Amino acid sequence: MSTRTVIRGGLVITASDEVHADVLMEDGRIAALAASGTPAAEAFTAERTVDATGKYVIPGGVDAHTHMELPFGGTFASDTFETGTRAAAWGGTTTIVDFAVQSVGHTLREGLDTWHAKAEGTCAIDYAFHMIVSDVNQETLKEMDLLVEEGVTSFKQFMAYPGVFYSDDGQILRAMQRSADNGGLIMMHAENGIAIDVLVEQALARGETDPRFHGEVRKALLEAEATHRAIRLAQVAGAPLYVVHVSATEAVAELARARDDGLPVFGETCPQYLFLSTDNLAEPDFEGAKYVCSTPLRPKEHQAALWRGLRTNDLQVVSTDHCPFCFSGQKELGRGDFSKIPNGLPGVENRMDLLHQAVLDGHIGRRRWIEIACATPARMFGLYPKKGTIAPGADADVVIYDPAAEQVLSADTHHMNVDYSAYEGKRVTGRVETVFSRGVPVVTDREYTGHAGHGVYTPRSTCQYLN
Ligand SMILES: NC(=O)NCCC(=O)O
Ligand SMILES: [Zn+2]
Ligand SMILES: [Zn+2]
Repeated sequence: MSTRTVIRGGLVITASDEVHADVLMEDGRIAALAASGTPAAEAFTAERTVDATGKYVIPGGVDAHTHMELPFGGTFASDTFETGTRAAAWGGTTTIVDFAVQSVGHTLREGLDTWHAKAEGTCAIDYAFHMIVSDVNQETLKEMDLLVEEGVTSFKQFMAYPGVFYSDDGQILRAMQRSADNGGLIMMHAENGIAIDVLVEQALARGETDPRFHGEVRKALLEAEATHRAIRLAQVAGAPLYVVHVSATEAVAELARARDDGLPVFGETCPQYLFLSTDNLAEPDFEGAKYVCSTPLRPKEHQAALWRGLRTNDLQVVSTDHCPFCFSGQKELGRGDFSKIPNGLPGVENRMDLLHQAVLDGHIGRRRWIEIACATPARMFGLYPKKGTIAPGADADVVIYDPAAEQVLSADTHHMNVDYSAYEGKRVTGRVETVFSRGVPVVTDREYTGHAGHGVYTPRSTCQYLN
């Protein structure tokens, strides 16, 4: 039996349009849109009608960078797929692309199977996987082709973290050459990890152990240098490149220059780089550990370049890099040695709201909000138009958003499984009211109505942003 819901009277915002329209959803898909009040809209019939007068009706967010249960620094990111995807739903995100990890000495397949086992049957919203390639060898390169065929079409490599995820330039070049052939997209963690490790050792030898030194040793110049090198390696390989978690003015400049030259290079930044800074890393009593992530938070002056990059399309995507570690018992592993603080920040629940606040603050327009948070991540990672837009045939992943509601972000009220908020006390205007995932209400009038296992694995096509 078919189930139909109509959302009436809201302002439908996509990356390309803003229109007062009624949205008909049927059997998990968008069936039709029609301008509100017109005979076409009046003709929509449904078992359930939702009034969205005065509200925005937007596509569910696509967060293309999360790390549920990531093993890091001797512990695991504190959100499971169950808790993390529930929090994502609360925040208006209806699809995540998480990173499966290949451990050194193991195959990509083993890593991917492990991540499927963690996620299957537990997710509140739909999910897909990128693959972290930590061990480039002949076997891995062949496996990359197979993964692209089965819908894992992007591969993260690290120029940072020697001895853990790190790849050298030769390994990076080989993986890029392979992706140039098989259509995969290389995602780069661009920081010169070898040089950073020298600076870490020297800082610790000087007794500089506080969290703020994490920001000082991971220099903007070493992000820019690695970004430049990754761009040139991709150019040599004839491959496109997506640089993750861009935080430094100098790195944006490298991307802008390459794009001006016509190279297919893309950049992502994250809310933490847009809203937080080294001032947070410098908070006393080890509180700065809450803000340790890599690339690191930068001095406030870098934020202008990131906002500008988002406006000029030198940066295309805002993802969260959601990788939470509790302050108590996890971040504390690095008391007395900042290099032992597990890297990562919580944020999967906050992204849509923070970016709406950016609209109100005049950094971006409303359609650009939807473009960088929904449509482009879906296109970049082969999920469009199933995800990332509201159009006939698309999955009915729809958020009813109240642009006037006020809220204060806090660990007391968030749903992420972590004992602090990186945005504690921050006032934002705008709040998710109701969330549909494939037509099923998973949040209804600020009540959680979803369940673990509703979310399904979603294989992806290759990057759709190139053409
Ligand atoms: N970003 C971060 O600090 N942690 C997660 C791992 C990564 O994305 O590099
Ligand atoms: Zn990274
Ligand atoms: Zn990450």
